[in-house]
Amino acid sequence: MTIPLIGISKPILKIKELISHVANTCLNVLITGETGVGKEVVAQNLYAESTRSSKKFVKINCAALPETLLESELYGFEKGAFTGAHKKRPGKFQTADKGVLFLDEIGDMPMALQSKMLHVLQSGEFSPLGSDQEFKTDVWVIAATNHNLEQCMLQKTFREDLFYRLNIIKIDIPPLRERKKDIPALIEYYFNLYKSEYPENHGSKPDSDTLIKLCNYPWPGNVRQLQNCIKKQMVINSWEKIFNELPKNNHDITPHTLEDNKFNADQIFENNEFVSDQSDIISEFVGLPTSSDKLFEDISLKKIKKLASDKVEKEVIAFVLEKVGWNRSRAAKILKISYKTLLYKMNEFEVHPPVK
Ligand SMILES: Nc1ncnc2c1ncn2[C@@H]1O[C@H](COP(=O)(O)OP(=O)(O)OP(=O)(O)O)[C@@H](O)[C@H]1O
Repeated sequence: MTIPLIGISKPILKIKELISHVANTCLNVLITGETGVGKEVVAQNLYAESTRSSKKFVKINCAALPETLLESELYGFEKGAFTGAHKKRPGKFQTADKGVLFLDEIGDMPMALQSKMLHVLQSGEFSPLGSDQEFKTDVWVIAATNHNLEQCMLQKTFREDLFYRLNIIKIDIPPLRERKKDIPALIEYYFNLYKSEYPENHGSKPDSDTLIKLCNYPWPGNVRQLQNCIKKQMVINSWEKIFNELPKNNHDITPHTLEDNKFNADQIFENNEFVSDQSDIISEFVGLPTSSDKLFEDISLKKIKKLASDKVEKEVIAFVLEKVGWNRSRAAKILKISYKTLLYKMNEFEVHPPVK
């Protein structure tokens, strides 16, 4: 089953659009992004939308196998090609014929295999190990990596010619912390998915405060990490525990990146849909409910007027008091209220002079 590409952030919407344009061209695609961002999901979606979807999607992880094994997996081998080759076996290029070959972790492919790969991509021909025969193959190659291949080329660990062959269409998936808008949608999707898969588990969805916390967490393991948290929540049903157990120090995340993307409760998460562009005022005074029923329960104009005017009063009183060196009589005069009222309000709003 192909997992749909969940998300409503601009980068994900752009990627969805790109998928629909590229799917039937079968131009080589290079998908980049940190681990767990969804590179394989994008590859699967490209395949599912293409005319090749009735053929095979064959995946090979170029980082997981030693060089000789990777070579035999890719191209296959003849009987007796090496010790232990008791009978011939087709390789991934043959199995994926007319379909898709997904080369995961291409940045980890050994140099010696990169030249052979380039030859196959240019000619569409390959020979299994131990064979003189050339086979023709017609595969759509989609490659993925979490390495910076430009950097690898400078360090001479990745061939430039192969890079340009693979990088005809480039899809870069930003880390989850740079597209926080996708987090509530992903939570909703995986929550429903796991609920139908494990009906005996009863974890609850995050409330508004937890949702904001989850949105502001940097997710170094990206969607995979978020997904694991949701699975765990389905079993232990304690967002607090889950949140406390999340690793808090991630050296890759600069304060700058976090600040730029801080989720300030400006989206309402509801049945996998958002009402976005909500102002900070609404977020502050109405809150971030998890369902539309709750939203309407919580709105009382009278209550909101009181909350808003209290907030403004508190700020103005504190500002004036600070300006007059906490001289209450002067502040009361400036604010045109009695001394007694000022004391009452200072007490109510907990406005106190700084402790010396
Ligand atoms: N946009 C998305 N919508 C739905 N599921 C997603 C999305 N992105 C990632 N996932 C899920 O997160 C998990 C990790 O995704 P995937 O394996 O595609 O990441 P990756 O970038 O290929 O990771 P790696 O580099 O470690 O191989 C998968 O279970 C996948 O289903």
